[in-house]
Amino acid sequence: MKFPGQRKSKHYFPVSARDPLLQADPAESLTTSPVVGIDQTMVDIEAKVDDAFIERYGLSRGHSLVIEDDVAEALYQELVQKKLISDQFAGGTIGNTLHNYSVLADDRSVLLGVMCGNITVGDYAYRYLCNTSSKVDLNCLQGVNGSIGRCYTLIGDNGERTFAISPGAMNQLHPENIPEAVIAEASALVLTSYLVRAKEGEPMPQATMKAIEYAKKHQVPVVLTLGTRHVIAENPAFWREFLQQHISIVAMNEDEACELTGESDPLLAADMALQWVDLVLCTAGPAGLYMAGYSDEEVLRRTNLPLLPGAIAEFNQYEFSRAMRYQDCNRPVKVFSHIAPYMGGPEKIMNTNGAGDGALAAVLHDISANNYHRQKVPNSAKHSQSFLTYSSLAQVCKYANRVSYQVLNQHSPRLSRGLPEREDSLEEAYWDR
Ligand SMILES: Nc1ncnc2c1ncn2[C@@H]1O[C@H](COP(=O)(O)OP(=O)(O)OP(=O)(O)O)[C@@H](O)[C@H]1O
Ligand SMILES: O=c1[nH]cnc2c1ncn2[C@@H]1O[C@H](CO)[C@@H](O)[C@H]1O
Repeated sequence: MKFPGQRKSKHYFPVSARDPLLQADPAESLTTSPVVGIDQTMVDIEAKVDDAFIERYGLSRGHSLVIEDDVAEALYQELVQKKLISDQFAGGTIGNTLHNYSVLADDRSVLLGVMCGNITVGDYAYRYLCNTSSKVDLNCLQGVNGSIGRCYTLIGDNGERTFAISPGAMNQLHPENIPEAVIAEASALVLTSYLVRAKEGEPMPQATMKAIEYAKKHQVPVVLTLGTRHVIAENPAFWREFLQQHISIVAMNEDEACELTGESDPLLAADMALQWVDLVLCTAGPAGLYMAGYSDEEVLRRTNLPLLPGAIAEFNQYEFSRAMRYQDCNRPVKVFSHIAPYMGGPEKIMNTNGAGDGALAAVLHDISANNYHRQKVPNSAKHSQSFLTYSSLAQVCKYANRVSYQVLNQHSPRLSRGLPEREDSLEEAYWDR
């Protein structure tokens, strides 16, 4: 486990200390709780198209729509004929998140989903596997007779992306292939709202509910990322109820947040979501990102950064506090933090695909680092209370934002490597330029 955030300066465990009591035994470190996720396994086939193309295939801008096989075939043929395909990557919102988590943490995650039983060198399933970090454990995937999904990632002139999903057998994950023992030892179970989008009779939604049942049984926090705003807009009341019943951490962008809560201000939307969940990550494109959570009154820490104005006055006053689950607080107090894009954002953004997935991977890294530290040094003052995150909300924001920047700066939604090693202190990199 590589620790998140500032790696050399200040308190980060256990980078500088040579205390043998703090040194992890390499064999023992295998026991780190993995992050487990379920996804519709798919490859992204990226192409630049105009509005007419989107209309011709009955798609809607910014949406992720599932298309029939004949439409998918015609669309693919047009892309090939006109030589519009620019890239092909392993994709899937949870696949991306787990890959990025494993790259950042240099640690194991477990992907649940389907994989073709018969793979040929060069086919989509082969590419998917080749483009997934070796730290993502694929041993629990369920073999299927069909193909994995294809996600036509259509980039418009303004960089906005529209997804057309040709599902193949991606929704054929059966509840009996959800391994309880793997979920029981997880530091988090990560899901997407796309998982409930399946045809009548497809088992993916039941498999998802099975995984949630196991996570709840073993007190594993369930994390939900909201997909696109259209998925939420179809039934916001269902999603509010779903959060309330099953979810501890929600990740969304400001559009999804608005569909969920009716609030266009991401801070107010995040505040509202706290009535259903313990922790909120709300990304807001060029406006950066917000986090909202709870901490116990007894362990609140005041920020020493400027207090920020907003719909909730001085909302960041306790942003140096570490997040806790609501149920673990004696006297829960809401804490909020915001950060503007790292370095103002990259000079040129080809597309923002995966920037939110990257931010979530950073949050998961911080949470699993906390679990790891708790296992290794249970009597540390860091665990005087049941904290959810290793770092303060302010620090988690900083880290998430930094990872989004890295994704925006490259072409693929999956990180090709971790954050630069020479960036000894995130703080220096942040403010000294
Ligand atoms: N135009 C931009 N300028 C600067 N930073 C940006 C821009 N767009 C995104 N970012 C950075 O990336 C983060 C996540 O972006 P965004 O809110 O677009 O994610 P998203 O819509 O969830 O993406 P995806 O669903 O593709 O993963 C933001 O919090 C911000 O740090
Ligand atoms: O229906 C879906 N299920 C799972 N992942 C999806 C779906 N539609 C789009 N993406 C994935 O979202 C990522 C960016 O966040 C893309 O890489 C794409 O593969």
